[in-house]
Amino acid sequence: MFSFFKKKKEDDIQQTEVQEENSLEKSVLDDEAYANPVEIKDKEISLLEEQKVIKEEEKKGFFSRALEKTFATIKTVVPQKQEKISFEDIEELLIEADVEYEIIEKAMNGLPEEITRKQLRHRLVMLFEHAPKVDLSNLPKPYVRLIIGVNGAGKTTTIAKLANKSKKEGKSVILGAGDTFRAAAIEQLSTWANKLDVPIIKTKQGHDSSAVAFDTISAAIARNIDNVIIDTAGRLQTQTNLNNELKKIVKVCSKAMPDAPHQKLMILDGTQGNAAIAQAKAFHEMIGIDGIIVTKLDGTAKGGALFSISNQLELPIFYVGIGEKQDDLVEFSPDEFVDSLLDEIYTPEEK
Ligand SMILES: Nc1nc2c(ncn2[C@@H]2O[C@H](COP(=O)(O)OP(=O)(O)OP(=O)(O)O)[C@@H](O)[C@H]2O)c(=O)[nH]1
Repeated sequence: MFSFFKKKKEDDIQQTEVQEENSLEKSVLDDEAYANPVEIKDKEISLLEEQKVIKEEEKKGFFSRALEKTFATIKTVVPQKQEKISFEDIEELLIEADVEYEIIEKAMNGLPEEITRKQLRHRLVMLFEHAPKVDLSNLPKPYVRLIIGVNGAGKTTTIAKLANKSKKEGKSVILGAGDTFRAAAIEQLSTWANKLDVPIIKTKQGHDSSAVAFDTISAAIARNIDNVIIDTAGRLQTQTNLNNELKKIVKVCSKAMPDAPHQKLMILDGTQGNAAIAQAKAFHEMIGIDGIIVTKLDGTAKGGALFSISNQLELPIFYVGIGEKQDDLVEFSPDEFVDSLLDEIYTPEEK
């Protein structure tokens, strides 16, 4: 008897659930009669996916354009796209692209005589793996970047490109002309600031560069500015002077704002290939670098050096410079970089 009631109650509950489901279905159907939200949602998703694919293709296009010279060199080794490529050919083309031999050995250790795209892709992407991942969400305000590198590496141009990127993302930005060693460096950065219509803090040549850094951060805090980008000297009378100056700037930044500078970015001239690594190591030892931007990738056949740079320094490459204009800065992605390279030598089926 008791179990009968229990059964009846269960049946009732099931019945109610079915009714509720039906009414839910009905209300969805009713809504569809008006606007068909399911279809609209599907359309929105497919549009977003389409935009994502276009963006990825665009980026891949940028890499391909920037790496034209590197690819031309690679193609002298593998002129026809293939499904599998011999060990020797891969080794040779990586040498031609200026990948250091030690890195090539590391990447290719244990690979078979004939290598598929998938096998090589995995190994090449791995070369970037140990660079620490940087979380760019919830950035402090202002977000302070210190730009470091030798003269001529492309520091000033890259600062302008970063400022331009900030503006395009709707973020306010202020520049600090911290390379007070050379009058030309201050002038050049001011010219860019004018062109981009962004504020700049500067002083006279020979004045204290850490004071510029302090004033720039203080101005950003006072004006509620999102991003601070501070230039530094690439060369002083002696290496010791440079070392002391950079250390002082870092210390003074943290006095203006605790935890600043949030990023110490090393600018490396891509046309120098592997030679840039020694330079970066010297700066890394001085103040510790958080990431790298490789410039002038468009003008070099040494694009393969990106593998060695990231792997040897164990640092992430954030961006690459692919030209002299303010928009010629591309966010670096190991996957896209490796895919652009492999697209040149492998037939597409083997992805
Ligand atoms: N092709 C190409 N040229 C670049 C790129 N980045 C910078 N340059 C050029 O490289 C030269 C040096 O760049 P700067 O930005 O002046 O370099 P810097 O490190 O500030 O050097 P100094 O001004 O000497 O301190 C300039 O002629 C730039 O236009 C790039 O990504 N591609």
